[in-house]
Amino acid sequence: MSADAPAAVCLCDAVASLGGRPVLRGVDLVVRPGEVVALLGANGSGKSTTVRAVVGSVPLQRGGLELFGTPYGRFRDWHRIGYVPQRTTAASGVPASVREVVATGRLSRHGLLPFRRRDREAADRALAAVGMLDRAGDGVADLSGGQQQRVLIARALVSEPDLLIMDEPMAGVDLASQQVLAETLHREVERGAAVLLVLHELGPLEPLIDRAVVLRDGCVTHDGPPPPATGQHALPGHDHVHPHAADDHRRSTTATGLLP
Ligand SMILES: Nc1ncnc2c1ncn2[C@@H]1O[C@H](COP(=O)(O)OP(=O)(O)OP(=O)(O)O)[C@@H](O)[C@H]1O
Repeated sequence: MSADAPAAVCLCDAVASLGGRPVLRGVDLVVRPGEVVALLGANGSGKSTTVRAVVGSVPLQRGGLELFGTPYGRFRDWHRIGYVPQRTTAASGVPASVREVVATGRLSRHGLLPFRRRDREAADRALAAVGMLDRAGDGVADLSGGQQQRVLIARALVSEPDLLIMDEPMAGVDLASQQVLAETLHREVERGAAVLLVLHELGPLEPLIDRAVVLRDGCVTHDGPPPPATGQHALPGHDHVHPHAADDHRRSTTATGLLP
């Protein structure tokens, strides 16, 4: 990627409200090609809302968003972005195999056209990358939480994205899956992908992080080197509690861009 390639994400002075309440109050966030940026902050500081604004599922009231140098309204290359939303499970009411769930990550490449052999091959490559190829034919509902998270990550990887966005990928994930996730991210970074991570704490991903952006009450309070490993919990106002599955009711806002 050339040094003057446009930023993967350029969110500028973003203002957004949810439920009539201001949640983002002028957020600036830049993620450059090949960069790994961690978005940190206390519960409710606006981290998830920020990434949801980046993928177009929370509308901005003010400010600008460019993706790979293209204004959001004209951006069509959604296959360049892989998104793992917060605390979803890969299982839904519909019985689906692991491979089918991963293959839906190819929809942004070819719309509703039938899947071809190369889609299946791409799905299998992504499953192999997260150590789940041997479960490809199994129902997602039969997997553990950590394994389901790996499947969602495979779905995000299947279109070989230039930007990977993950919202608290380590939350509620067993140690083995955390290890697989850290290795997968490492490979993606080596491949040259930009990565935006919402994290509760840097943990095992710390060596990968180039820059940390800390939010507080919808505003950026730090944009620079990651805080020391133990510092995250010491951030002012940090009161993080996990899991927070009760938040799921919040996920019904307008979705226009990259649908989870
Ligand atoms: N759909 C919604 N309707 C109303 N308020 C919402 C909605 N989604 C989020 N909020 C509120 O917006 C604020 C920011 O939420 P957000 O999920 O972005 O924070 P966060 O930093 O990701 O927190 P957490 O670490 O708990 O996930 C919170 O006060 C939250 O309650």
